[in-house]
Amino acid sequence: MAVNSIQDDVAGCFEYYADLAEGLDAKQKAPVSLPMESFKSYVLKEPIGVVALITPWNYPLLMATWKVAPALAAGCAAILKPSELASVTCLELAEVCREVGLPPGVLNILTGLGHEAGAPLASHPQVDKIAFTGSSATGSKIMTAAAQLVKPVSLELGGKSPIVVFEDVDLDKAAEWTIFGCFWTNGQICSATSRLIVHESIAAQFFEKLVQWTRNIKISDPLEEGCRLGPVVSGGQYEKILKFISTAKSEGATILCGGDRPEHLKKGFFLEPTIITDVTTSMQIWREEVFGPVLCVKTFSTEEEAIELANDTHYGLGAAVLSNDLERCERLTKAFQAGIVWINCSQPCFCQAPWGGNKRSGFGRELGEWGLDNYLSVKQVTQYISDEPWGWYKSPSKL
Ligand SMILES: NC(=O)c1ccc[n+]([C@@H]2O[C@H](COP(=O)([O-])OP(=O)(O)OC[C@H]3O[C@@H](n4cnc5c(N)ncnc54)[C@H](O)[C@@H]3O)[C@@H](O)[C@H]2O)c1
Ligand SMILES: NCCCC=O
Repeated sequence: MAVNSIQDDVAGCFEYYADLAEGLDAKQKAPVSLPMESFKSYVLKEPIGVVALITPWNYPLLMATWKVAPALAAGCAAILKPSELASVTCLELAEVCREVGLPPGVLNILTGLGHEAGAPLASHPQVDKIAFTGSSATGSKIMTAAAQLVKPVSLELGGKSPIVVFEDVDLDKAAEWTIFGCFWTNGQICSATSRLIVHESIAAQFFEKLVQWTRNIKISDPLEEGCRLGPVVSGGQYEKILKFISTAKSEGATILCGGDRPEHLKKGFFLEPTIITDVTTSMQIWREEVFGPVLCVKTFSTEEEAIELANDTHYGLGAAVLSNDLERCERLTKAFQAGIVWINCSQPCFCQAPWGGNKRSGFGRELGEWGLDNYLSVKQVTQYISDEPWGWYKSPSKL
């Protein structure tokens, strides 16, 4: 499927950073212009040292690659701590690195539970930097641990991203992007656009389209041809998502479609993609990250109201706007409090473009040149180039 090549391009990401690493030497000694002729100055970018890379269970290989490729390209030694729920692909990655001749000790994989393996790694005095991807709650703990040794951190955390749909869209195209933005890989994406904010004048028709598109999603064993939605990752996650849905119902929301186990799948952690309406901004379903196939919906009447609803979250990872009015899209792009904005789409991402969030979605950027900077420290070098003595202690001083 074409989508895999824009999303899961592990090899492409390694190639991209290998190319950037080649250019790194040329970029060394980047001159700094100074206001005094007797000095010249330049900047050296150097590997930050030993880096701890702590990653989540979703997209386990891709999330590891987003850190391992730039860290190695920058010249760091890395310790990768994958999620205890999804370690095997990362062990395979290490095997591939060994096969292609990476020297022993440059990439190390540390498997184990968060509190047993991740926490000691984060607070280890010989770790010079922590690059973390995971939940905001764990991110906060990592930051606390790093603060004890004044260690730099970059944090890629959760989200509750909005998708704003205006009245001038093609309803089918918009419906497809809306359900893809939330249900793709079961909503187990940090940037899932899981809050739909739709113009009230098209809401009724748009809901019909969404339900039609959603009912056409093939839910099955992922190895089955045509599967577009598989099981969620674990029993714990399955129960957590069902609890979100039941809480939404008890708080007065309406389940427009889904909300349960698909009838044809009696076993496994399968859930119907779910759309929830009659949502208020104080409800849990509006405020908290589900990390499952659950879309919640609100309507708006003015652009200002749409922006206010979009930014009504502690998170700030992604945001999407669907409209044929590109000036309006630009206004929303500027107004969104988010690190990633999609216009007339949701979710595509490329390893050349920066990735990361604001607010409680974290800080720092992965991917692109920004991803390399995560693993480099900047050294200023200033040289005295005049033949004259410095002359500070001579009177009158030249300064
Ligand atoms: N912003 C992004 O790019 C991005 C990408 C993918 C996932 N995520 C987020 O990740 C979350 C889902 O992943 P998860 O459930 O694996 O997250 P999590 O926070 O539970 O775990 C992430 C990693 O941290 C480790 N860990 C747990 N406690 C720790 C501690 N005290 N010290 C050190 N390490 C510890 C875990 O073992 C795991 O390896 C969601 O919130 C999702 O939005 C964000
Ligand atoms: N497209 C990959 C997004 C990873 C976040 O969960």
